[in-house]
Amino acid sequence: MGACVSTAGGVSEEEKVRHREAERQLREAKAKLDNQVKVLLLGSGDSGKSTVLKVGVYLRCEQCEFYVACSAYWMMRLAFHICYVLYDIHLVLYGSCAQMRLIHDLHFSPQEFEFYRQLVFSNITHGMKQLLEALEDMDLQVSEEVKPYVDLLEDPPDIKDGQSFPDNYHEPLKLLWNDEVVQKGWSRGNEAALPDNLAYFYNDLDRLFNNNYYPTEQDIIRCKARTVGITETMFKLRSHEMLMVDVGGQKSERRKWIHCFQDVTTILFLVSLSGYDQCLVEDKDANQMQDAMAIWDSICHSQWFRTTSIILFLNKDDIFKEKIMHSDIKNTFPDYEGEAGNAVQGREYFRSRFTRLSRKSGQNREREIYVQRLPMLTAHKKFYERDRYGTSEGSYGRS
Ligand SMILES: Nc1nc2c(ncn2[C@@H]2O[C@H](COP(=O)(O)OP(=O)(O)OP(=O)(O)O)[C@@H](O)[C@H]2O)c(=O)[nH]1
Ligand SMILES: [Mg+2]
Repeated sequence: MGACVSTAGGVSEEEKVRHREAERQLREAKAKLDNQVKVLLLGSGDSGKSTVLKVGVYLRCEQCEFYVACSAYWMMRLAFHICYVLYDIHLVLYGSCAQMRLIHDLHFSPQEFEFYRQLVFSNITHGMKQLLEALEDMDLQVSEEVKPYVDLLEDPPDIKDGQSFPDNYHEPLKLLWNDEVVQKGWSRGNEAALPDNLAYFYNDLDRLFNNNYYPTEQDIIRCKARTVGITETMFKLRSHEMLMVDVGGQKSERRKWIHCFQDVTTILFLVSLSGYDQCLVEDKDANQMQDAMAIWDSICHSQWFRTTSIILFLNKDDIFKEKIMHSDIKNTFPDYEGEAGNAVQGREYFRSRFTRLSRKSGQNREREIYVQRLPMLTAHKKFYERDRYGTSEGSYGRS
């Protein structure tokens, strides 16, 4: 049993595997000694990874509906504690990036504000273009009165530094948005993965077209720029360095992920709760939630992350709560047995689907599942304290 068969040329496969494992353990031990922390943000496209990095998250306690805002820096510290104090634990967090009430100033530079101002214009014009294209797939046609404006969106201009939004776009965009057929298409946005931020920006179009428009922090949070490649952000915690790594989540980006799998302390895995009835931007035939589950499954059981702690963050809770009032989870997840329109039962259903995947049978070791008592985050002392989470199927335990 377990005899190593050396090949004529030297080292056997089994020895190589053992050697790689020993190397990995050494690396991990070294990283722990050095107190280096590397947090990797993973998840499907549009799940909110870059938004976490930009502003942090707004977390909700399941028990008391208490909300707490948590900056990216605090997410990082939380990840740090989970790795070193609660090593190897999955933690499920609920909340929203966009609901984040900013308790701290975000400290964006004037250049960053200018960058986001230009991005807002790009988001509203390209978002409308996407919406109009989606109408064609839905066999809908814009009303005759607004048809002449459609061409404006063929090739919308980029805004230059200091330049106001072009006036000739203001009324046409407003009329297009308010068009009955466009609104009908928007209400079926889940079929085309339309950007979540469109209603937010279009409901406030006059403010954006004001010549003195300066993006608010909420505008910045709502902006969308798809991540291409890998971005690294370094935080300093006293003398320690903490690295947060953000990747692009769309399918074409995923082959790059492996380049940042080494020496990961904690994975922060983002799932868009509102994606349960939505397709992917890059694949109209795929369901966002199913896609997230498939990635989650492979990450949880990947050899790279056998000893990595993982936080599951069920994001976009604000959109989820609104959406389930008119879109039953059962339509896309037929085994859902909760009430239609019940957000607590809906969240619990998805939480249990993800936790079940993470402890698939046949694994050497099961991971424990905990739900964070969020108010402890604010109470600083022992903020890593946690609840043992039990379900009707029984509690999870280490094996
Ligand atoms: N309403 C709402 N919008 C959110 C929330 N989190 C993120 N968003 C929005 O969702 C959009 C996508 O967010 P990103 O952070 O760019 O998503 P991502 O996961 O980085 O996407 P990729 O870079 O393509 O992988 C942005 O417009 C965000 O403002 C949330 O909790 N609620
Ligand atoms: Mg991103």
